[in-house]
Amino acid sequence: MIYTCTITPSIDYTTYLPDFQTATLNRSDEVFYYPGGKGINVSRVLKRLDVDSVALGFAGGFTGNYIEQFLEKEGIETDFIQTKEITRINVKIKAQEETELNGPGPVINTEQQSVLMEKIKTLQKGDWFVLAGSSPESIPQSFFLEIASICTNQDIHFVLDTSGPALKELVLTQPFLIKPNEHELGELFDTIIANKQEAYHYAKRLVNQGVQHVIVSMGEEGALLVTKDLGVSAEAPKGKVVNTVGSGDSVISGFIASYTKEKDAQKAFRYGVASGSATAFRSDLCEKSDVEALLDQVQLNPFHEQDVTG
Ligand SMILES: Nc1ncnc2c1ncn2[C@@H]1O[C@H](COP(=O)(O)OP(=O)(O)O)[C@@H](O)[C@H]1O
Ligand SMILES: O=P(O)(O)OC[C@H]1O[C@](O)(COP(=O)(O)O)[C@@H](O)[C@@H]1O
Repeated sequence: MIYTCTITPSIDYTTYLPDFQTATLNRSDEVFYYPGGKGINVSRVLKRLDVDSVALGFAGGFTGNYIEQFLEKEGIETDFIQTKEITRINVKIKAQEETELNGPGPVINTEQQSVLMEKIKTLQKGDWFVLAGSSPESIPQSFFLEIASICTNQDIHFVLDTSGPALKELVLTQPFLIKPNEHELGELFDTIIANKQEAYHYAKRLVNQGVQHVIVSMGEEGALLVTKDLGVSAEAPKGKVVNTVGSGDSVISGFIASYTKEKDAQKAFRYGVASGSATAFRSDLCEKSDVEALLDQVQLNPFHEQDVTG
């Protein structure tokens, strides 16, 4: 089974208007209330790609209930631990540019942490555990390191899409897949990544530290896949961008959906990039038919060490 874990879910209050100005009243044309948070998006896209998963994490209040009910209606199994705090609402403004305002995560006490840990201890060999999204300061680093060690000892595919200090230590635990965007990859090495050559260089360093598959997503420029044996660059398909929120999460879903069937990292990477772009071209997350329609447009090219300048 595939388990996604969103420590800090959200409702993504997504609003469209032609022109957004600060320090004045704006009125929007249309609003949507999508359940969000990175693991939740991964589960939602997996479902659209005909793959079942269980969404774990923490949720509370009327927003938490909304998210649970929304996912259940979509046929996604949820197993959230209740928080006293209301799950955050993240604001996504789609105007001449995309502006985002993400709220802070909840305080998760040690009892709630233990409940999650007990659930993780029931995972079986061959399962997938996708830890995605930001984590609040109330959870110590040792908690995530324990999760990583459970995954290693039980042969569970550990997928990481988190940011900040948690990621820095977790990349040393030999995860199966990590998917930073170029900014998150730069943060890991206290640098700024300007192009694919530099992204390749730092992704390779992660592989040398033991990460099994690194996908660096780079928005409209596409993405890079780096493993011990592979360096592949993907060009993103061209299309009309509607809402890029969830594109990165969709790359992970596409990769997992394909990899679990074909065990081929390069094919899975192509499917992941097509899924990311298919989501960018929609208001909500992509559908399977969108992904398959884009698949042939994802050009893959080998990317070698000699291309590295940085
Ligand atoms: N403007 C765009 N045009 C086409 N594809 C896009 C665009 N923005 C994102 N994508 C697709 O979504 C993937 C993930 O996007 P990215 O912005 O890098 O992730 P994140 O949401 O994690 O920051 C990219 O690799 C690409 O395939
Ligand atoms: O946990 P964070 O880092 O605040 O991110 C949460 C936000 O990221 C999202 O999961 C989207 O992520 P991506 O655009 O990176 O795929 C939103 O649904 C959510 O509002």
